[in-house]
Amino acid sequence: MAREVLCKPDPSYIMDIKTPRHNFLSARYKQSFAYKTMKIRLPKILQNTIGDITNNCNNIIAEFGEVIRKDILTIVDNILQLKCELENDHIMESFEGIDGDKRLWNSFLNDLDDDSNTFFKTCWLYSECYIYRRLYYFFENHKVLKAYDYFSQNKQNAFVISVEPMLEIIHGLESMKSYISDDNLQILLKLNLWGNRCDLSISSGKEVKLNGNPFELVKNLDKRVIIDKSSQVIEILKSADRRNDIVIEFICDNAGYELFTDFILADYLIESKLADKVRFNLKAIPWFISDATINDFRWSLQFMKDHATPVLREYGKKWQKFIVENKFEVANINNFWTSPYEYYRMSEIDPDLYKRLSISHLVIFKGDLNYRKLISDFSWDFTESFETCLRGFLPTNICSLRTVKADVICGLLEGQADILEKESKDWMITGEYGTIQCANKIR
Ligand SMILES: O=P(O)(O)OC[C@H]1O[C@](O)(CO)[C@@H](O)[C@@H]1O
Repeated sequence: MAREVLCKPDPSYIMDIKTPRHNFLSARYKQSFAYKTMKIRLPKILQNTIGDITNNCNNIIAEFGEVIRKDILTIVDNILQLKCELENDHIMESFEGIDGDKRLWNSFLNDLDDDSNTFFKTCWLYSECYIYRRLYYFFENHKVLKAYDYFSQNKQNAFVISVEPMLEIIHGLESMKSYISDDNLQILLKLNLWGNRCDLSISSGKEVKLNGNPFELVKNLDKRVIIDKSSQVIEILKSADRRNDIVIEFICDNAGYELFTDFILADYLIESKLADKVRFNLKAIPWFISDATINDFRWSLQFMKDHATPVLREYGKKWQKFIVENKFEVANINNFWTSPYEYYRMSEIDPDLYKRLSISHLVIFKGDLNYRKLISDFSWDFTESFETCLRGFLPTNICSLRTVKADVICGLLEGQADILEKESKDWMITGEYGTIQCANKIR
């Protein structure tokens, strides 16, 4: 039986102000996007997840058997309970057990002091990540449902509805390959950047469809790339030491159209011999609704390979062959990507991962959440340099391609934020502006 949810009014530590400069983003600031996320967006996402599971209940039972009906009800009840904890700003409970990443999470949670251990008091990054980790907690110990991805329907749908722009991209790519040029590379970097617009957590799971020709879109949106270091990224790509294998790591974000644009950029890097191998880093668990897991990666290639359109089939086959030939590689699953830690702490928390990244030539961080983890959920001065905000995180050359969906940014020019503010009051949260930033590792 689902529990009744009773919401209390906001507690006294919630202040009706914007996030002050040089502070962590947090839902304790009522005029912040963090507050809106914790107060409205996340409860809605949890409610929608319950809806999806309930609607899909008969299919789940058909797949796993009648015996799990009561387990599904328990899970729904648990999600409602989590929603209630969030709405009443409880302490973020630790996880029972030490298997998998629970020890890592528990040690993180235990380190939070009394002033930062609830959903609203803590740094937004931590509480938002925690919600998705807790959600998976309800499934992970179940013998069959642990393999059930409650967001997969949304993700697969996102891929299916994007076939048309995908075909336009393949068509464009074909003509590009006959001449490899910086201009083409720049277009594909931007195509990849705008792919990040299609994320389902910003829309609370509602379908996000790309309209129009993707290459036209890149042209039309060029003035919306408010930080454009693409030339620097191209220089980095061309500067690789060709005596060794050139490995480029993608820290992927969303499945669907965005993942397809990752494949496209990766394909171009391989074909133009700017990389010998592209390694894809995916999420270990269902994450921020549309983030790609290994299953999504495999499903996408298979979907393409089985598609009725010959050119899509051909590319599906080609990229599966790239995997066999070691040109594309799926990185071993790593829980660090679904931990709450900012990346400046990677060398301490997961030194092996840090070491692995450091021997690649370039790491491309996709999307908004990766950006938040790169520079922390912190209200930097807008003009602070990207390098400073990385707080020492620089295992190798790094690049971030991100549409701006959270009120955290650095690297703008003096006065630029004021102009943007005049252009659109919500410029930091709509995903309508993009940034391409990078940092060079001087070896
Ligand atoms: O898929 P992306 O680009 O990481 O975006 C997800 C992010 O967008 C938001 O929906 C807004 O910041 C966050 O909740 C989340 O960090």
